[in-house]
Amino acid sequence: PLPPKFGVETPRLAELSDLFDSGLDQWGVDIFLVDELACHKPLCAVVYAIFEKRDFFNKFHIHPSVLVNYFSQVEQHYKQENPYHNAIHAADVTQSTHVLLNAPSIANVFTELEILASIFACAIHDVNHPGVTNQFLINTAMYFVTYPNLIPMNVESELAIMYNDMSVLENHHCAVAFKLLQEPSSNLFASLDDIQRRQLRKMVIDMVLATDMSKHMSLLADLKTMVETKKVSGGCLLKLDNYSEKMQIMQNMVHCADLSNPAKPLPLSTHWVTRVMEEFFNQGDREKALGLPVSPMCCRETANVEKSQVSFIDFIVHPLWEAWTELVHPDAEHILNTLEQNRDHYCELSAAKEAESVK
Ligand SMILES: COc1ccc(-c2ccn(C[C@@H](O)CN3CCOCC3)n2)cc1OC1CCCC1
Ligand SMILES: [Zn+2]
Repeated sequence: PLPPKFGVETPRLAELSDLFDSGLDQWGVDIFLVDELACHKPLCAVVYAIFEKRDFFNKFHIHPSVLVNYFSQVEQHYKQENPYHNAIHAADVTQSTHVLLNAPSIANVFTELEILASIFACAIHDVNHPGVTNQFLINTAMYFVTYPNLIPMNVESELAIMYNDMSVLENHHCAVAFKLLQEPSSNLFASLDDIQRRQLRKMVIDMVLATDMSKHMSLLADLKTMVETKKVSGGCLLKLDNYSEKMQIMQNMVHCADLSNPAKPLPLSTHWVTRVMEEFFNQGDREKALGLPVSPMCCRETANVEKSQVSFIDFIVHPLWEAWTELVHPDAEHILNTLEQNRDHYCELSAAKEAESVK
């Protein structure tokens, strides 16, 4: 028996279907509307729709009910109490990568298995995120050593102990996702052969671990080198023969999607800013309560939201999207333009706020 369409029981199925028909392949689809129409199961709905659009059910002999069983589990393991790192963010990054993969200049670069691995990696890339940063987990891990009499205030600080402070969150997301795959009713990759399953697992781990922001600078450096060599080799990308070069592209693609909020239509971008700041401020509140130094941009009283966004865009997001836009030239021009327009908007807001405060 087939599960409900898109794997979600919703009275607004027709509207969801129409939104996917017009928006699934579009940069800037309203993912918050998807969340509403899909009765707050946006990840299940988006993954189901992408699998259908890319004919993955047939290509990889996956029964829709197995997909729904697995991604319902994954969705439940995203903490919906997180203002930012929740299933909507996972659905957003997954749909964004689906669009990036459609760029004409990288058509035929990736195999179907590489595309499956990329979509899967995005869907699970932040699963069970605790709503705090790696730094917070590392700082609190030693807390119990310092104050052993404190009851374990949260299971999260066990994570840094578990992963020895190395890409703590990203290791956790991968482990949880693959653990959930062991459930017999969720055996998504049962019909792949052993080689394919091993290749997919390695690719997913490589992509998810690359979403650790501390890897950003080295990832971007690799991307720039690739763009330089691509220029030299007459603009074709097809010389991606070895795994490492192909994986660099896939890692940067997922990283771009993960940092795509400022490059989306302004109403979506500002909605994400509100959510991420709320999550950072919650962390700042906890750091204050614990007597820990408050992380950058996490202090509710002193943070300058607009200014932080301008810096985030200027130092992290724009350099990354500039390199990606060059790699897939001219397919991502409109995305870079939106990013630059949004940056100017935050800049004007920041200046207006500045002018207000000195009156
Ligand atoms: C829409 O804007 C953002 C969307 C997503 C993120 C984002 C997601 C994951 N991260 C990584 C942090 O969890 C870890 N960082 C290490 C540096 O210190 C701050 C914490 N960041 C940040 C965003 O803006 C920031 C908040 C104000 C300006 C920058
Ligand atoms: Zn993310």
